[in-house]
Amino acid sequence: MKQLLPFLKPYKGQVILILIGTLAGILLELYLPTLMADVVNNGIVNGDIPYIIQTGGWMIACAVLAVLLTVGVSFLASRVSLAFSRDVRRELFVHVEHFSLEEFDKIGTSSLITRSTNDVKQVQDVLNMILRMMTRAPFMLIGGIIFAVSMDATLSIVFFTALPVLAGLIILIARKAIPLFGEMQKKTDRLNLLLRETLIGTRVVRAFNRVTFEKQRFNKANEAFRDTGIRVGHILAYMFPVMMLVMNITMIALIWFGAIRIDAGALEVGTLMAFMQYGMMIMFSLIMLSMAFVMIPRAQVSAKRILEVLDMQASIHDPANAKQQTGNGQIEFNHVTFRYPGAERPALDDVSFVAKPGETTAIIGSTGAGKTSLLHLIPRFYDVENGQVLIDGVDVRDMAQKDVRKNLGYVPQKASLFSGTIAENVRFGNSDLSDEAIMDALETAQASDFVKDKENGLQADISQAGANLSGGQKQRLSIARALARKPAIYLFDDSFSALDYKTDARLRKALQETTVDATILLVAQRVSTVENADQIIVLNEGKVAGIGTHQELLASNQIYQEIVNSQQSEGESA
Ligand SMILES: Nc1ncnc2c1ncn2[C@@H]1O[C@H](COP(=O)(O)OP(=O)(O)OP(=O)(O)O)[C@@H](O)[C@H]1O
Repeated sequence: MKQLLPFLKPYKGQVILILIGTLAGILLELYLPTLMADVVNNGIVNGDIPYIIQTGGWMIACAVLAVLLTVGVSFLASRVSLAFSRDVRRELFVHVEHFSLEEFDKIGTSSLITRSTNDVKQVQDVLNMILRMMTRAPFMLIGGIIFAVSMDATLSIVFFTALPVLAGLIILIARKAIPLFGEMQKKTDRLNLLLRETLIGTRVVRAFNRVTFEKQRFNKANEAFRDTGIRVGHILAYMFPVMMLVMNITMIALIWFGAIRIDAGALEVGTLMAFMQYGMMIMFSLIMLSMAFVMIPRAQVSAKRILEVLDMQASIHDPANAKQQTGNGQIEFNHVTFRYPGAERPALDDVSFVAKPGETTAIIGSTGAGKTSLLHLIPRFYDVENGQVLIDGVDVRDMAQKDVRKNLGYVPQKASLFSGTIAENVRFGNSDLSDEAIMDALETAQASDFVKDKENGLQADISQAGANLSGGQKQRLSIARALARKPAIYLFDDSFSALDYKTDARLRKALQETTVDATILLVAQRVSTVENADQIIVLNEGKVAGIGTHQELLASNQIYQEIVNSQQSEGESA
């Protein structure tokens, strides 16, 4: 947790105020039993009413001030802990935004969500508790001991006997509970993962009648979470009564030995009453500290998970002296080999080709051939293992990622839309883009008709992830978003797969007319989508199996022939 302390730096002033407020409040609280002893010993015993009223008045004033200070401290503590958690969440978000896909793969999206929400909340709660209560406990413990010992050193032996017993209990409980906290957070991750998968895939789950199966899978994870929660709860449930037992036994011992000392004339009644109050304070401060022993390790588990993310350095960096690309967007793969972390076989093996501006380069191959992986190397979602990816002769690793990406119009395999209006989705942060430019892009993407049909046209709402659109509509909006940027390079990752043949053909024709000078890289499964490309790259198990035009490959490339034949027979049988 210590490493998260820099996040408290902006609130140093408020933390100091909290400490001062706590200390002042504790001093007032510690003074109360002494005043009470005076009221009993000097006022009640002597029947001195004015003394009782005067000292009682002081007691009321001290108590009111102590309450006001406690309220102020609680208010400030909540403010500081909420501001702290907001800052940590913001830092996590910004940090994760710089991750390459490799880091996303490593931690997992669900775990990243849990870490940014649930884990941050755990740390926030403990910080709030530390600021409100834990700062009180040491002051109260030390102050209580000083006041008690100064009142009656002999009777204080009772506390010092109880302290090791309490300390032993705290250590025992902490040792049992701490391992369970890590388990709880892992199980929260699992719950989030299942929820996410099932909710996103709800249509598939229903269509395959997997509702019962998914229910059972979720119940299992839910119950595992509950069981660990109950185990933690059991341990904590024992803690408080056991502590209270030790505390009450100590109180009985105090009354017992105190009475003996009063009988012997060594102690006054008021002093014993005050002593017992100090005893309560000492015990309560120990209980508070024991809660810290339990809560802090729990937050430590969460802090560790947060720091794991914050300490994880993105494997892809901008170079110190970034170069600028100056040409028209020619892409060259020069003996590129790429492997996913931990994979035995490279996803791309010695791939070389040149994609020229003004030309369409299509990539075709069976599933898993490496087509998407190839496209992902251009925006530097991943970096090559060997070889080079060059844009206008400049290695993408020598350019700032922002500069590489500003030249690209990327359309992913699975259209990714955001909640907002159609215009916002096409504009996507580019506020200079006029409505006319958006309509032009939609026109080329063959999306203008369905947008015009919408009641609010460009201002029609898109629900989360585009749930209120068809697959083809989502794809076309995703294409329009790329077109609206008017980039030098287009990367289409199987982006026409959800379109019918007619729309696919119309779209490619419109693209040809509007993207005349651009470099187009187009991944596709359908031969009809690629056959008019200037060059077609046939990928097979990560290797280039052939490059040429449709006619050339048809004449000489066996794998291409097989793909064409398989699609023809599919067409015939359909
Ligand atoms: N994030 C990843 N981590 C590890 N391996 C991956 C990852 N993504 C893809 N792969 C593997 O890399 C290989 C190439 O995958 P890729 O997605 O590039 O194929 P593809 O040709 O685009 O397939 P498809 O046509 O089905 O989309 C496959 O063997 C796949 O299992």
